[in-house]
Amino acid sequence: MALAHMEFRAFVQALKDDGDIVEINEECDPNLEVSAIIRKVVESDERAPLFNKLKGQNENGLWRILGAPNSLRSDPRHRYGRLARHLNLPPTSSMKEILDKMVSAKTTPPIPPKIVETGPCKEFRLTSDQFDLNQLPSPTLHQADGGKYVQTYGMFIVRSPDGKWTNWSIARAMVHDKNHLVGLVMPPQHISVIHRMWKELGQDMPYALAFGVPPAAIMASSMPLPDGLTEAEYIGSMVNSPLELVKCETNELFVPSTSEIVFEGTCSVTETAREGPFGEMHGYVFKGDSHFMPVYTVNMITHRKDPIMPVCACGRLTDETHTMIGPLAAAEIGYILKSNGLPIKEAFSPFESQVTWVALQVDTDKLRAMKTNAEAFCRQVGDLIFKGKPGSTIHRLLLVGDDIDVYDFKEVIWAFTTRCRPVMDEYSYEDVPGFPLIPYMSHGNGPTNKGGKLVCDCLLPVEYTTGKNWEAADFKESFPPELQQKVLDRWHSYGF
Ligand SMILES: Cc1cc2c3c(c1C)C(C)(C)C[C@@H](CCc1ccccc1)N3c1c(nc(O)[nH]c1=O)N2C[C@H](O)[C@H](O)[C@H](O)COP(=O)(O)O
Ligand SMILES: [K+]
Repeated sequence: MALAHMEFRAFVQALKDDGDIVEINEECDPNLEVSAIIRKVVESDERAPLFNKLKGQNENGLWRILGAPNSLRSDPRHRYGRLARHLNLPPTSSMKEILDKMVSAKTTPPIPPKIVETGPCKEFRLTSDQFDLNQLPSPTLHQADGGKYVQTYGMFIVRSPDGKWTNWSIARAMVHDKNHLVGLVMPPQHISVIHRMWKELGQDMPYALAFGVPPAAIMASSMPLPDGLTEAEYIGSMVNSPLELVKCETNELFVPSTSEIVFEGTCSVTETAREGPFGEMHGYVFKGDSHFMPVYTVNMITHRKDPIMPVCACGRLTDETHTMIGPLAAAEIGYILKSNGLPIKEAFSPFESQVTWVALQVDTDKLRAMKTNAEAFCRQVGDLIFKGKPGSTIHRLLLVGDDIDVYDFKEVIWAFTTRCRPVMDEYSYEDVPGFPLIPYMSHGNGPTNKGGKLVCDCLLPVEYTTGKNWEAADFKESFPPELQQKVLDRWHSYGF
């Protein structure tokens, strides 16, 4: 068996070995029942549900469902265990270790994938007359959704017409009819950039949609890596071994050979259909809120025996849209700021901000050496991030000092509420792209896809000049170290 980060089925086995899976063998209904169970799981950081028996499963087991593939574990010592298993890291890994791993391949040479003749994803082939996406267990995830969102944790594979750039990404898609999907294709996402290249050529865009891909691949698919970068070779470098890809049956694209399920086809550059509404990552479904989006034709399905379809039943905290989209964008944002010479040490997107914020820990010694001022520094950070793609889903950047652990929201919100004077210490950005999926944008008072962003300076003025001139009124900072140690040593004998 391959390693968990390199093959989805090995990943599921690793979760089983961790005691992190509940196998449900009684038949469940993909119409809401499956998603209700997943929702209850992710709202309580429960073990991931593996649905082995679903209404609509065909004679070769197409398909089972793994819910909550990358959500949180309730044991704080293994909080991010499922994310760690995606990257071959110990389940006790911190979010910092996980995100550092995701940016590690920025400084190592790419390792191109290896093309293999065939693989487990080719065990069964169904031509378009042999399947009906409405009969297969495509799940309805929220009762107000506009359709069955079969695609929430699969990987879209699309390639620029000149063949130079192959992009891997997660983008949602719902069943349109027996052989068609309709999916969200929105700027500035790379799938939208490449779709527009094909549109300019007047040719439909070939695509593959691979479900149950190597977990390391799905992590990179959810990360806003630079334009033109081919995820396959970035991931190869990150895991230090070539990914094995096999050619699609009906187009020139390549998919991970161990994928559980592969849809192949073309995405129309002319035909659109209503897409949505969908219970989205910020926790809302607005009834009847649908938009016209491109139609994907599914020409063929290939799959393994008894394949597993991973499903993200997204919405309120805490699911894959929170554990992945925000933190992975933060990792890219932190890397961009550091590589532009700014004194940033850590970057994280707090779940409690519904991953609309990124907190940036500033190295204030280096900041003071810059002899800069708050306005200049905040504008430097905001201009670099809010005018670029990686910051597109983020509406607040919080600058905090060395004493604040950005991975701990209690720390972040303490700095924000006590060191950032509302309005005066906030620098607004109205003339930059906004994230139209946030409710105050899509259903708010202003333009839906422009502005509404802030850089919040949570550094006190002294941190720019002479440095921290306070002590925190807490156990850690307001008592001599030897007294702290004495209290800790005697804690139980006191009677606690
Ligand atoms: C982990 C995850 C990620 C996404 C999405 C999902 C999950 C589970 C859902 C459950 C499918 C929900 C939805 C969230 C909506 C969203 C849109 C745009 C940006 C972020 C989120 N979704 C994306 C969606 N992006 C869309 O364009 N389109 C989508 O539908 N993402 C985020 C997306 O994968 C990341 O932004 C990647 O950086 C995209 O890769 P790229 O930078 O273009 O090479
Ligand atoms: K990506």
